[in-house]
Order: sequence, then C-alpha cells, then structure tokens
Amino acid sequence: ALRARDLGIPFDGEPGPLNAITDVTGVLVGHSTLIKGTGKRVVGEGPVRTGVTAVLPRGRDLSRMVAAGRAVINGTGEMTGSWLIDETGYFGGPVMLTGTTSVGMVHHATARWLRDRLPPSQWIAGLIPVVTETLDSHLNDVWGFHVQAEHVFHALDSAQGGTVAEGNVGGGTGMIAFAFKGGIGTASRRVPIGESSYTVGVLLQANHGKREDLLIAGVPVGREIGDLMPTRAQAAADKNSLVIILATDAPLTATQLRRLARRAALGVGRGGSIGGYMSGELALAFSTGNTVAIGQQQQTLTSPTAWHGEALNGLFKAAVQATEEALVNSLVAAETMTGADGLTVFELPEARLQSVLKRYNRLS
Ligand SMILES: CC1(C)S[C@@H]([C@H](NC(=O)[C@H](N)c2ccccc2)C(=O)O)N[C@H]1C(=O)O
Repeated sequence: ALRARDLGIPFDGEPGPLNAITDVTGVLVGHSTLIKGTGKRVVGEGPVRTGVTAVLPRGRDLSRMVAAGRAVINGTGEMTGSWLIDETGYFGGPVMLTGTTSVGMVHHATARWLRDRLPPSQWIAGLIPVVTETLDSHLNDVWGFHVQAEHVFHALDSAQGGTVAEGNVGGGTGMIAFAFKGGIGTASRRVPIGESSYTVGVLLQANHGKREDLLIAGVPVGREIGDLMPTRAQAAADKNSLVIILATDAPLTATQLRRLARRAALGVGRGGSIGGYMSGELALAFSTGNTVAIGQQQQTLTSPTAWHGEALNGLFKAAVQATEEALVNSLVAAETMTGADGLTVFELPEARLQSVLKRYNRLS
C-alpha cells in the first residue's frame, strides 16, 4: 500500500528498510481486527469497529524483560504496568494497544497467554501486562465489549516481523484523527553513532486532533481541507488521544528511555496536536539492547554503552522524526469507514493532499 513517502511527502532522516517498528531486530507486531455489522448501534450487537494490536519487544523469547521508560504528554488515559515501569525501569511481555473499554479483557487474556507460554517459575513476568488505549466511541459499539480473549490470542499468536499493516487494523480499527479516519501508524529511523548504527522504531494508535490543527510537512493541511468531515459533527469534536510505542536496539537505561519517550511529544507537535483536555497522550519507550532475565534479582539495568550528548541527540531526533512520520502514515493508510449509527469518517484524500503540499512547495 502507498505510504506517506510514496506520495512525495518530505521527511528528514534515514528510515530503516521497512520504515517500521519491526526494523528494530526482534520486534514483532500482530493485529486482530473486528469489523462486523452496519446501521443502528445496538449495544451488545454492534456495529463492531475495534480490535487489538500486539507489539512483542523480543519476539517469542519471553524469557527476558526489556529496559523501559514512559512519558505522559497528557494523562487522561490508561497504560497498565506504568507504575512497575516507573519503579523498576523494565517490563516483561508484550505491549498491547486497544479501545478503552477493552483494556480489562486484553489485560486478562494477555496474562493468560503469558501463563500458557512461560515456565511456572516465570509466570510472575506476566502478572501486569502493558495495555494502553484510545477510545473508539463513535464508529464502534464500545459498550458492547466485543473484544474477547480469542481476539487477543490471535493478535499475539499472529505477531510477525516484516511489513506492518497500518490504518484501520487492530487497535486502530475504529479510530478517528483530525476528523479523518485514523488508526495504526509506524515508521523508523537509522542512527549512525560512531562506527555503530542503531534503529529507533515507532508504532502508534492515532485517535486525536482537531481538523483545523492538522499539519503535514509543516503545511496547515487541516485548514486547507475543511470538507470531508465525519457525517456526525460530534465525532469530530473533542478528539485528542494518541498512544505511542517507541522501540530501539540502542542499550539505553530507563532514564534515557524516559527521555526518548518524551521526544515523541515533539513529533506529535509537528502533526499539529495541542494535547486536548481529555487527551490520553502517552508514550512508552523500550530497549531490546538492554534486557534482564526474568527472576534475576538485578534491580537496575545499566547501559553497557556510555552515551555522550551528541549520540543521545541522534536518538532523540530519530524519535521525533519517526513519530511525525508514523502519524502521517496512519492517516495515509486509513480508509473511509462507516460504523455505528451510519457514521462515516473519510480518509485523508491523497490527491488533494498532494496538491495542497505542491502549492506550499512541500511536495518532493
Ligand atoms: C469522550 C471524550 C470526551 S474522551 C476523548 C477520547 N479520549 C480518550 O481516548 C482517552 N484515552 C480517554 C479519557 C478518558 C476516558 C476514556 C478515554 C479521545 O481522545 O478520543 N474523546 C471524547 C469524545 O469522543 O467526545
């Protein structure tokens, strides 16, 4: 499928081969997409426009935990496991992204999935899985609680490397961003440091932003494309929720990963969001290069690399650039969708986007 760069949208920095979070060696991504029914919303029946996305930091090797750090851009949201991550600086198991009302089910099913795949001595690692959310309340029958354990198991079991599906998939299925169809987006950047080179990858679930605020390549696209609004004004109202997962193979400490996660905010800012009052804008960064075996009494993960300022700046810049591009990729990949009560949310019109960027001399 065409992605933002294919349309000629200019981005700085060098992406990895896939320009996806899976460019960070070992990271796998799986989706479970639930699309069922049309017409009037009948709670418990549908229409269903929701799902689950799984990010496995170290693929199917669940024996080690990864160093991690979080950043809260605006805290009206949920990311389970946060207290443990803040306290210890690492977590075990996958990162799950879903709709707000499915957090409990995804948490429950993920803990069971881990129990069934870890030796009993390591079950403890699955006690508090990381699950984060945005609210798919307009297109989806959120109060129907349609996500079930088998959907969670499917996202986890089907997780794979390679190209990552974007837009109306997994946790992004029913999401709306900048009053266009939103959803899952991903991107990556390569960071040469000395004679080594590292990768920063991003996967996000975009459900945020007001149309008039949308910026793409610095161009006020939201103000230039004022039509194609959702067929129900309320669906375009207080939209502002976005969860961002950053991965890197750079062996950073929890403190450095917190700093990296905070840079996602600067990438979000390049997309025009102002972090609305009910915005759950949460970021989590983890390192596949700094891990600890489950059960090992090691309480702090130090980095085997002494990072000098310029090196950290390279990683920070990569986080900003990859977040910005993952956001645009989510909008480019998303497709027009009709959901609950016949609400239609339109995809970002690519040809019109290109002509707007051309008018601003921002089409490469
Ligand atoms: C219902 C709303 C006012 S909350 C907002 C929604 N916020 C979130 O997704 C937050 N994580 C969240 C915060 C608090 C409870 C549940 C979810 C979003 O940005 O889409 N959308 C508005 C709306 O649709 O009118």
